[in-house]
Amino acid sequence: MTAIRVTDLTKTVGCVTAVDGISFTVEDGELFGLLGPNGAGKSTLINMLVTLLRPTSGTATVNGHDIIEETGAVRNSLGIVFQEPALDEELTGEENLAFHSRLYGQSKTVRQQRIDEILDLVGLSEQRDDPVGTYSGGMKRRLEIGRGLLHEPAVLFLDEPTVGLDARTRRDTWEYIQRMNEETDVSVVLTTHYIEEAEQLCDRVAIVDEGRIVAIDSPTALTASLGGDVVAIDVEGRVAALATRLDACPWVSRYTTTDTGVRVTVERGETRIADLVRLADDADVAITSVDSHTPNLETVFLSLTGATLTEREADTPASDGRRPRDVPVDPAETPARANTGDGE
Ligand SMILES: Nc1ncnc2c1ncn2[C@@H]1O[C@H](COP(=O)(O)OP(=O)(O)OP(=O)(O)O)[C@@H](O)[C@H]1O
Repeated sequence: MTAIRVTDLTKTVGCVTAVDGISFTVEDGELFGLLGPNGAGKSTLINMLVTLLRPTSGTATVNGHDIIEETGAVRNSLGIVFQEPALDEELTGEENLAFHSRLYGQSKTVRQQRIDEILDLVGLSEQRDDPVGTYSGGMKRRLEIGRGLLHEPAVLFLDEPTVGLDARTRRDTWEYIQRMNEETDVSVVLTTHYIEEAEQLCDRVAIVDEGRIVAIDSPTALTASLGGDVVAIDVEGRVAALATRLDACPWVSRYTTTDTGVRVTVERGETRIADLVRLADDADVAITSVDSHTPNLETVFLSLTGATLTEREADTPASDGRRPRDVPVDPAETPARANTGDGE
């Protein structure tokens, strides 16, 4: 079954089109990623899917329920972990979960059983009686992810699940997310601006830029679509002379010129370096450096948008100049958060 179906969803805020006619589906049990720079529209999209924001136009269903007509059923079908932590630091891990369980009206027996299962799943059984204030950043994130699963939702939304965590804790958290996805069959939709997170975790990735999906596929298929490795060659002037030679090469998938040289896409780049050096020699062009690398999702993003994720983040302030996270959402459009899994 299809866990999420999004059709032409659009959200305009003032004169900014934060989400611009987005369509995609997420299948049951899939780990689906929305990858894009800050300000791409990922949070706005998720906020519409969890019924916190009303779309300007378009439709979507979560677990078969319409996000506009059946908000209650949608909220009961999902769990959500927001970017900003929302745990009570004075309560213990178990008490935080128990509080959330009561919000969902779970019976005492179910509550105890689910809390035990969840603490085991996120590796916090031994720390269940410790105040959350004593937990590390990674433990808090895991507890939040567990809390989002407490009521056994069909879909779990994770908005930038590892932002603010150090590299090692980030990797640990990926393992827990993967394990949780495998062991519970829950469909997961996560937003991220970390390339490696999308590559390591997601079955499929939608690359989002300026409110639109520019590509959608498995990480492997997305990188394969570029047609091979990228060999970057810097030269002393005469870039055009080298480009002329590349034009005549049947084994070059494509190339682009830069101020200092060329970026050549070829299959199995390492094996073609000698050929490329020979080509430059023949054209009497002096090489200053050669670098071959296998493309990743950053390369895909670059080839689709003409900028890296980091460059995009540097030039996407809010309409009034503030970063997206600082922009308050109109409270009139923000219904109560009960039953969305954000708990307290
Ligand atoms: N309430 C609002 N008022 C004005 N502009 C908004 C509002 N909400 C979102 N935007 C704009 O819509 C665009 C998308 O923002 P959004 O927060 O969805 O991006 P994002 O990809 O989730 O980034 P982040 O991870 O930083 O939240 C941004 O350019 C932002 O300026």
